[in-house]
Formats: sequence, C-alpha cells, structure tokens
Amino acid sequence: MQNISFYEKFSPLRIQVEETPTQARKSTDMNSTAAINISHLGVHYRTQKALGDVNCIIKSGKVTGIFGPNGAGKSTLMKAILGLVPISSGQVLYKNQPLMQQLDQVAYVPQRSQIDWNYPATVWDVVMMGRVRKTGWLRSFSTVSRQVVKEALERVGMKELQNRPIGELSGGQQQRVFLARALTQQAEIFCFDEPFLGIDQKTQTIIFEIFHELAAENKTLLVVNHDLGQSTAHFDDLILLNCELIATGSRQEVLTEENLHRAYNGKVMYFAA
Ligand SMILES: Nc1ncnc2c1ncn2[C@@H]1O[C@H](COP(=O)(O)OP(=O)(O)OP(=O)(O)O)[C@@H](O)[C@H]1O
Repeated sequence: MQNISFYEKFSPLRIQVEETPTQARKSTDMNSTAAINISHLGVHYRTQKALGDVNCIIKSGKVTGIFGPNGAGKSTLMKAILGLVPISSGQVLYKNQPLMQQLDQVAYVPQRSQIDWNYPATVWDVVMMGRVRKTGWLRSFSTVSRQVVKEALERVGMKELQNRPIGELSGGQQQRVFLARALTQQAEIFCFDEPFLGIDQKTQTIIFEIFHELAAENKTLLVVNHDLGQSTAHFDDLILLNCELIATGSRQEVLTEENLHRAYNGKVMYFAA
C-alpha cells in the first residue's frame, strides 16, 4: 500500500492511493521495451507554445498516463504523437521508424466531448467501424469481423445492448463501446484521451482491467488522465506535463513533491503519509 495525500489550495482533498491487486498486474519489466521514442517534440498553436521540447519514451507492456493541470498540453501531446496536430519540432518514432508511417498499428479513442453522439448508429455498428481498416468500407464484413466484434462487446460487457442507438447510452456505456471498437482494431498501440471523465465506477474498473490485460499482451497503452486521485495507482508509468515535460518514468519516480509542485505551480501539495 502506498499512501499519498494531496491538499489542493481551493478544495482540500485527502486521497489514499491503493496499489492495484498483484493479479491485475501481469505486465512486468521483463517484457517492457521502449516502443515509442519522442524527441524534442514541440507544438505551437499559431504563435502560442502548447508544448516545448518533450523527450520521453513510452514502453510496451505498460499502462502509461499523461498527467498535468488543465491546459498543460496533455491532449496536445497525444494528438501530436498521432499526427493530428502539426508539430513545430522533433520526431516520434515507433520501433525506430516514424510512427506517422505506421498509424495502422494505432487505435485511438478521442475525448467523449469530441464525438457526435447523435450519429444514427447502433452499438454494433459503431464497434464494427473498428474493422474498416482491416476490411475496407466497400467489402461486406466477414464472419471473422463479426466474431471479433461479438467478442469485443462481450469483453466490455455490452453485448446485451448491441442493438441500442449509441446516443441512448450512458456516458460509461458509450466509453465501453468505444473501447470495444478500439479492441476490434487489433492494434499494437492504444491511445485514450480522458476515458474516465464522467463515467461510473463499474466502467472504470472494467476499463482498467482491460488496459492491464492488453499490457500483459505487451501492447503499448497511452492514456490522458487529469484526475490525480485514486486512479493514479492503476498506471505503471507517468508523463507529467505543464507545457513542457516535468517528469517521466515509473509512477513512484514521477509522483514526488517537487515534481507535483512544479507541474501544478504550487496549487497541489504532496504529503507522504
Ligand atoms: N486547436 C487549438 N488551437 C489553439 N489553441 C489550442 C488548441 N488546442 C489546444 N489549445 C491550447 O493549447 C494548450 C494545451 O491544450 P490541451 O487541450 O492540450 O491541454 P490539456 O492538458 O489536455 O487540457 P485539459 O486538461 O483542460 O483538457 C491550451 O492552452 C489550449 O488552450
């Protein structure tokens, strides 16, 4: 058990961070290797610097969280890695080749707020869309694809709701559907932007279980998360940002008083309990 408590200047908060059960952590350092190498990455929006000179590695076989305060550049870092925003400097390599040339290896789930939930599609349709890259739009979906979709829906506990319009689901259910869609892509790299925002505890538990199963399969998981609370314990490695890289490494290495003070401009204080 690791006890960490945080005191926020405007909203006093004491948090006990518990280690996840050992059985949920099948990933080991033995099979973890640097999958993604980020060097000197910078992003500007017009003249405003959003990120400057970020250098870090993201390992396979680990669940890596991108943390930092509002506006720290967390989503920007993920989008820059995926080529969704132009970078002003640096490069992103996956297995020593530009990741941009290997985007077929990536499954990306954007923030829920960026998705049009009025789109007239059922849960099944949305998850099947994950297969398009493998099968193409014009080809009818194969028996294999249908089986992959069925298994993904079962894995996230959404099989019973497969015929429901996506817009009629709760936030947590929608997030699970998008996780299922990502699973059907059978990718090597999984990127999630704020998957835990406004979802129920059951969904959070399911998502973290699947994250750790994927890590145990030596997949690479990158997750933007703004909640510096109990869920932090589910991450193996962290990237802590505040418009620049504050710290990166294992959760224990990154969550120090000095790093948190620098990242949150003194608005979060850290006490080892
Ligand atoms: N498309 C854009 N055009 C201009 N500025 C942007 C754009 N997207 C983000 N920014 C700015 O870049 C900075 C980083 O934004 P980003 O969304 O990456 O931060 P974040 O850490 O993900 O924040 P949050 O936790 O609030 O989602 C912010 O100052 C933001 O206003």
